[in-house]
Amino acid sequence: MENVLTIAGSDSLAGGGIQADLKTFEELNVFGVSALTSVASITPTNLTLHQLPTTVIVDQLTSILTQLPIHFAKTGLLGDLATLEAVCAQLESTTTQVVVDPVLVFKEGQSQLQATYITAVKQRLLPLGYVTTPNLAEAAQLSGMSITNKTEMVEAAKRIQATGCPNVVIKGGNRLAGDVASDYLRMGDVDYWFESPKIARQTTDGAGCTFSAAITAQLAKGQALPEAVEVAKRFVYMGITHGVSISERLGSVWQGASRQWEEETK
Ligand SMILES: Nc1ncnc2c1ncn2[C@@H]1O[C@H](COP(=O)(O)OP(=O)(O)O)[C@@H](O)[C@H]1O
Ligand SMILES: Cc1ncc(COP(=O)(O)O)c(N)n1
Repeated sequence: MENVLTIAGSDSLAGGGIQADLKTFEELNVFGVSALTSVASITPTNLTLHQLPTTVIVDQLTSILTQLPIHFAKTGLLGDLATLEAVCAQLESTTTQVVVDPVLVFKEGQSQLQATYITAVKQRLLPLGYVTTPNLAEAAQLSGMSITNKTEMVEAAKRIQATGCPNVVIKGGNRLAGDVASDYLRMGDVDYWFESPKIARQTTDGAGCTFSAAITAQLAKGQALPEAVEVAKRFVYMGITHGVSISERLGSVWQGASRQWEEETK
């Protein structure tokens, strides 16, 4: 079985973050290991981040990278510039293929990431990525343009590729207007679109984390990127459809939904 690493934060409500990643890895039959960067507490009005000291993050990465073969990793919430730089320094000394989920814009609340952090994502983290998976708002920040339609998604992906990450998936998700949740993969200079109906549920905490974790798991098992994105899209669709409601506004993706559905339809 492949070992797959997630470098991410903890989500107290467990829809997203390291919890989403590890649950997704388990469901998709890879062995998940983790380096925790920060602890996020989500309330109806706020999102608070408690950052772990950089030394603690580096210790976890050293423990993992010196003892296990890690061919694929994903990065999620890194939380601050010092963490981003320390994580990049560790990854730069490996041949690990990295799925970069930039985690700049949360639907769960505001984070306080500074412009210097976004610059570092572009200059240091994205060049290490095999693929990056920004949501629409993150893609706008990384490309420096507003994105309101599919033509702009294509242009933004090209600009993000120019940072050095060869493959880009922009998640239109709920943010792109219309009835369809459209995600766009630009792989080299080839375009792929992945579409599903929009689900009218609030159970989307963790949708992005789950999506990128599923891509990572599928890549680790040897699947090509377009097929991995297709599997991830289906996996997250089931997870939102059967997600766990918390309040009128908030709810978590349930990563066990695909398994349950497959068992029921056997
Ligand atoms: N309401 C929805 N209906 C169907 N799919 C959705 C919905 N919201 C998000 N998705 C899908 O979930 C995945 C994560 O997208 P998104 O929620 O935009 O990311 P993030 O969590 O990073 O903001 C994408 O595949 C997107 O299309
Ligand atoms: C620790 C942490 N990291 C990231 C997210 C974003 O989740 P998503 O964008 O998938 O809803 C989250 N809710 N918690």
